[in-house]
Amino acid sequence: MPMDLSPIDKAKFVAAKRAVDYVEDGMRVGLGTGSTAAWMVRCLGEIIREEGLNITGVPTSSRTADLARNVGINVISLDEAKWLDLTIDGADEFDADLNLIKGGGGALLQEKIVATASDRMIVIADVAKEVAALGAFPLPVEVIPFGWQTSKALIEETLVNMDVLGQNTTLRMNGDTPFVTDEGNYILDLHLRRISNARQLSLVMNQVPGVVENGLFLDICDVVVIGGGDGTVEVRDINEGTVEQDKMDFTESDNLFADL
Ligand SMILES: O=C(CO)[C@H](O)[C@H](O)COP(=O)(O)O
Repeated sequence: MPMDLSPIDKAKFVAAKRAVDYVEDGMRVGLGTGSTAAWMVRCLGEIIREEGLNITGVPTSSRTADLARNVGINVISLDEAKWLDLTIDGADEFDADLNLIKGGGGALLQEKIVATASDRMIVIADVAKEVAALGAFPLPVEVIPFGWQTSKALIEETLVNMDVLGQNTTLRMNGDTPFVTDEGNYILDLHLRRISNARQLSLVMNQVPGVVENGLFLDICDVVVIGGGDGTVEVRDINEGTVEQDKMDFTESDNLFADL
């Protein structure tokens, strides 16, 4: 662990490092997408190298697949794995019930399928991701490119009918062109400010023609591992009802990730 990392990267690192403690020999593990998940993939590669574990990874994006292969993780598709023991992924927001907004990195569709196909989902996050109510982070909704403007108009009309705050919807861009997901779709970001009925919103969004999936992950996450920039780690298990706190010592770390 390089000592010159920013506090936010230290937070992501300690959350990731603690989460890979849940990985056991022989497991099939869903590999999330995003900067926090990238730390987890690196940590997993490290324990595979050091402890000789037999771990198979199912990545949730082409980015994660590339990184996983680079760090020596055996990568297979979800269809090859069929079912997973565990998925570890980041999140854009989580609330007290461990409901999430995901998709800030544009991989929500594969992330949701992989997490849902897992016995357990662990979210790794820095402390800033915890919210009292979901919705300050724009809700990503993946739509097919055909007729996306119609889907956008239908979403906006639906939000007005539902009396949802802040109905501003934007097409995610990548420079001058629309951002395209691994599945060839577009993403609409819904600027809602506060989501008061996530379950209803999720159901209604997925009924709009052209919508493939939305970034609300409800009743999917089992455990959240929250990292702090000072090395503190909190693990909350929603099923067990337990909260554990720990502190990781940065001085014990080395430069294992410097070559990546
Ligand atoms: O959902 C995601 C990607 O689709 C990410 O997990 C989410 O955006 C968090 O990313 P980061 O760890 O970089 O903050």
